[in-house]
Amino acid sequence: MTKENVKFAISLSSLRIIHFLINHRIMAVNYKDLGLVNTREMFKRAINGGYAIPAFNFNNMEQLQAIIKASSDLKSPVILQVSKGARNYANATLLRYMSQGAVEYAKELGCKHPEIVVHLDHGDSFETCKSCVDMGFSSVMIDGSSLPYEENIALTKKVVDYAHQFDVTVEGELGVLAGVEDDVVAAESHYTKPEEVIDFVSRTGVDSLAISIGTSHGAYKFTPEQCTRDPKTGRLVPPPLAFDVLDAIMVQLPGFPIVLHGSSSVPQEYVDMINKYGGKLPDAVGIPEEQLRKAAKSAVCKINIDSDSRLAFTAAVRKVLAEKPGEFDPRKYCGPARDLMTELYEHKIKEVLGSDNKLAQLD
Ligand SMILES: O=C(CO)COP(=O)(O)O
Ligand SMILES: O=C[C@H](O)COP(=O)(O)O
Ligand SMILES: [Zn+2]
Ligand SMILES: [Zn+2]
Repeated sequence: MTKENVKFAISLSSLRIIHFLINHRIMAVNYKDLGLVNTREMFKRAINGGYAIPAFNFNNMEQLQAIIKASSDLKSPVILQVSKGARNYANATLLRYMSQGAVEYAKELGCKHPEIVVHLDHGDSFETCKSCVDMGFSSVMIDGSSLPYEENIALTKKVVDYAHQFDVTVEGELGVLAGVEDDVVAAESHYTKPEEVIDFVSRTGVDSLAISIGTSHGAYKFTPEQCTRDPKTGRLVPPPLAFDVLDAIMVQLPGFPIVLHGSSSVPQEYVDMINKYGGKLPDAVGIPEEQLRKAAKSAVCKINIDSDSRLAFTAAVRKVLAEKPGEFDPRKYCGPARDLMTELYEHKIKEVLGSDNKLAQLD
């Protein structure tokens, strides 16, 4: 065995040991020690106050900086959302330390009592959820929505039973969103059945419920055939969300926290910018913001936004690279991307979700 091989074997076994220690909770971290909070109190306040908490996905430093800057400056509680893809892209350990750093950064920005949740988005197995709980996440989603009903209940309950031991809150999902969801391609959405929600919530013990009422993931939420066209602008106008289904769910579960996934509005200005500077996003369409405003006033207390941030980032990067083809310092195009995302997050918080100035302690 060469010296290099020995070194490699040692580092591999120390990684295995660390994973063993985390898995057996010998080295596990609790979110409270990282300065994070779970969703319980903030959801209660959001429902009573008629606003929604932003759940922004992040995969990199610039997105995280922009989210923390916008939420701290506007004194908004915020949910930092990490998908399985984000964990694979950015490394789970790095993400954990970045999230911990986010609390310190918010304080540096002058927000004395930040309320930051680190949440697993679309957890697909008990093991992924457990790993996040053990690594200091304060909230996890277990997405069993593509499973048969009873299997969804069994898996969700297993995650709840584990997470609640550490006061980590859990989001479950009933109903299937249209479009590409995780690895599942649903040709059409299956709205949440209001007659199932009481049974699901009481048997699983979830803290919040993601529902399907016509939203979907990505920048193409509706086909042109599903939309009408605005005669003045020629732009696509999507069909309204199924607020009747939301109302029926709220009758079954009064005051229970409801979550909307797939809630990017796909701002036309970003799509136009991307297309102008060499991109190709024909007929991209999202959820109109007035529908999100309406939802935020109801029991919908968490609204998930990822694609809009991706669009803002891409639009800003394309603009810089198109206008300055000689630029090769990533700070010169990631910086403007960060600024545009900060603007986007501020707009969502203040003008759409209404979560500004809603920290429990505003001093
Ligand atoms: O639901 C989401 C993350 O879980 C994000 O939805 P968008 O693709 O509409 O941003
Ligand atoms: O719901 C999906 C989120 O937008 C996360 O997307 P991702 O799985 O590509 O990270
Ligand atoms: Zn789902
Ligand atoms: Zn989602």
